[in-house]
Amino acid sequence: MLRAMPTQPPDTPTLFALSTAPGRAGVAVIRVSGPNAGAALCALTGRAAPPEPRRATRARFRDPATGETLDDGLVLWFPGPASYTGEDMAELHGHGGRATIRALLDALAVLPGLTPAEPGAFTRRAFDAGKLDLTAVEALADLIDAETAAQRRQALRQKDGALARLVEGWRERLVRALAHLEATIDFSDEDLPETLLPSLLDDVAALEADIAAHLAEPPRGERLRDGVHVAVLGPPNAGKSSLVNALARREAAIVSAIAGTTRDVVEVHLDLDGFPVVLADTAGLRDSADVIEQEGVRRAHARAEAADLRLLLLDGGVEDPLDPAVAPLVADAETLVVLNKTDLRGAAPFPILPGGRAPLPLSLATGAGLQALLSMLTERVRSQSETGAAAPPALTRARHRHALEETRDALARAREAPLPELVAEDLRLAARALGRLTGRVDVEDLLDVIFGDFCIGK
Ligand SMILES: Nc1nc2c(c(=O)[nH]1)N(C=O)[C@@H](CNc1ccc(C(=O)N[C@@H](CCC(=O)O)C(=O)O)cc1)CN2
Ligand SMILES: Nc1nc2c(ncn2[C@@H]2O[C@H](COP(=O)(O)OP(=O)(O)OP(=O)(O)O)[C@@H](O)[C@H]2O)c(=O)[nH]1
Ligand SMILES: [Mg+2]
Repeated sequence: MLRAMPTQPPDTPTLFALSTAPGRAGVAVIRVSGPNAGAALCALTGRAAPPEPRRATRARFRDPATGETLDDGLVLWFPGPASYTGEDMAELHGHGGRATIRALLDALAVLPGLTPAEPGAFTRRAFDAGKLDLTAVEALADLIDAETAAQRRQALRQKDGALARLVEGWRERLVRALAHLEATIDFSDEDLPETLLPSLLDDVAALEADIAAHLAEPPRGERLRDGVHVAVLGPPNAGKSSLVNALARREAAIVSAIAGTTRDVVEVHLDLDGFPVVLADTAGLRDSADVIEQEGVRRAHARAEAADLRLLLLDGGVEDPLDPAVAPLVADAETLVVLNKTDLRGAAPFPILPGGRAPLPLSLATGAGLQALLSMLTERVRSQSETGAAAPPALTRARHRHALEETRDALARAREAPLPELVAEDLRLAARALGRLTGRVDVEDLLDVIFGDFCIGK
């Protein structure tokens, strides 16, 4: 449910900006939004009135001051409120050359009431007009930033309101409970059913459980938005940098036969079957007298700690690859353990991992095992970030998580509160926290609706 469009003050500036990427391109789109958008369209095209709404119309753009032809293009007219921003909007589609874009923007800048738009200003107006809620605004930003197919799907789903509908559904349950409770408080002389408060607290408990269950899901949406962080760890010289380069298909990190080559964390970004990954190459884990290497090892441990997935690369070129420095990683059943340099191993047996597991064999020298490792890594990354199309929409930002945690905590307090008035206060806090998620903070509208059919005093 969206808010009614507020009436704008008469001196609201009309915004304009290049909406396509700056620089050379086939076509450039300039958007104009606000009360003078129609007048600006007419001034630049020499038309007496804007063309038919939402139909591309051929136009010759002229400098209104000199009459000089600036470009030959198309115009589109979106009269408010049925436009992206809810205001009158015009689009000028010109040729995407720097000089053309500059000429059109300069011509717009001198028109009365027109102001260059700040980043996000059109979407801000769309939000203020109630066209988009905050989760849709965030999704739009994610859609523009999406680099992989799975990111694009998640952003589009959120833009289309999947998360907003989930949150609104919770909020309506909450406001309904609150409305009933307020009725018991305000009309306590009237004969409301005795059972109202307990049944209401049951509803609150059910809502709290639903929100807690959603919070308990792994943070797949955030991982898909930010990329699954994979740390490549292991003893020096195991071939960690060689592996990172092989996966990145470029020489991102220095490789050498000298143990202790990598000191800093080197990050590369991968797209594994549509799922974004941030792969970190790290310093080989060992005790070292070299202070720079010590710092590298400290950073490697910090990465290991922060990563969503740890890949331990063992050196198959040494007799006992299970170095004590990597024992904690080996002990963790979640670590993906890989034995590299199998080409050097000859008949030496593979190390056995705890639980009888075997490491994945790999030779970066011959390429043997690289495909199998890539498939396994892709599956691990997918299982960490994929939400099925049928699953409830994922939370995609820490902000969503914090708002839901605040809601859950307020609901838990409400259930323990000793007086109906205090229960109501906690429910109001919970509703406000949920409202902040979508940007709807006022509850009065819904209270009115619900009170309207409550049949009190009859
Ligand atoms: N040229 C162009 N391409 C574009 C956009 C744009 O603004 N201009 N978009 C910009 O993001 C996206 C399309 N999104 C849009 C969303 C809403 C409306 C719009 O006019 N909405 C009216 C309803 C119009 C109707 O369907 O009758 C409304 O919401 O009231 C237009 C574009 C992607 N491509
Ligand atoms: N024979 C053989 N040599 C390999 C293989 N993989 C990597 N190497 C070599 O092993 C040496 C070390 O490789 P790096 O990738 O630099 O190893 P690293 O684990 O990053 O080492 P540090 O950064 O020092 O911790 C290089 O000379 C590589 O060419 C392999 O599968 N077989
Ligand atoms: Mg290295």
